[in-house]
Amino acid sequence: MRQFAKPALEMVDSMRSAAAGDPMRAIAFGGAPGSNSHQAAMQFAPEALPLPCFSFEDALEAVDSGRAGCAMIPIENSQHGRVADIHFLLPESGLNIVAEHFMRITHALMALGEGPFEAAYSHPQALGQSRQFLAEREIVGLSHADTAGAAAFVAESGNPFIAALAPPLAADLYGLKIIEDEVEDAHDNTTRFVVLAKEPLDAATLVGTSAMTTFIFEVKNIPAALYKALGCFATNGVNMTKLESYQKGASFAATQFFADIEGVPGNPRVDTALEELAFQTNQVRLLGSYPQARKRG
Ligand SMILES: O=C(O)C(=O)Cc1ccccc1
Repeated sequence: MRQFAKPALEMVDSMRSAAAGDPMRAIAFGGAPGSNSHQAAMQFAPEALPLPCFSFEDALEAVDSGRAGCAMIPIENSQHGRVADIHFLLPESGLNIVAEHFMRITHALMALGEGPFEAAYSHPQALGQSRQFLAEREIVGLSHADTAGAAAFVAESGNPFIAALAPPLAADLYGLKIIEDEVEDAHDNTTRFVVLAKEPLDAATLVGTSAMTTFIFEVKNIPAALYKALGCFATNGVNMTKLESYQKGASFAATQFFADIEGVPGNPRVDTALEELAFQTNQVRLLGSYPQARKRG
């Protein structure tokens, strides 16, 4: 099994055994203690029991298998865009989005030595969000499963010439020195997370409130397929706040889209738009309706 570096293991084990004692109170996240997802989970649900998992996939599996009541998963970043693979993992998990959470993200360069450093380890999102910083210092970015796990790995290595990019808290947790703080390239760097659970929220309870619905759809392989799909929302006055495309399989002809709209089923305009979308596309699948954590537009 993929495992965290030794300096993280004691904390991971004690969090895992606390979560095992009350799984429905547990919130799973991908990363070692101190990772951004851990901090987002604690901001969102301060009373919950954090359950560290090696990857996002493992965190989703923890919910599916009943080891956690929900999972906190990063989905997109203001600067670096989509979080890799999440848009496949979410639909495949069969879980439902029940909340969203926005968190300002800051990265620190941390190490055992003082530098210069030949490489910095981190999650690809953190490396992408600090691209200019690394380039200016000629530090090679090397990808790791998560930010805090990278800090634990650097601590375990004993190598003073490598560093990690991780939340400042990770330096305390794993005994590293902060070499430089706030190294992200944009100082409004923000990540949107979603919370996933086995049971969906009842959309009817969200009608008339500021709420979002997330869904995927697959367009027909015909001219103007996307135009017609989007027309369903345009003609019904439904605001789409996100749209991303994905290829499904190797034919490069079956395109899937991942979308967010303002509004929920039960709202007549949303119902009509989704009915029309089902007619215009090969497949529509709702991933959840949930309260809006931040006003759009
Ligand atoms: O590795 C982490 O800390 C994560 O939680 C993933 C991540 C990385 C960078 C920004 C937001 C989330």
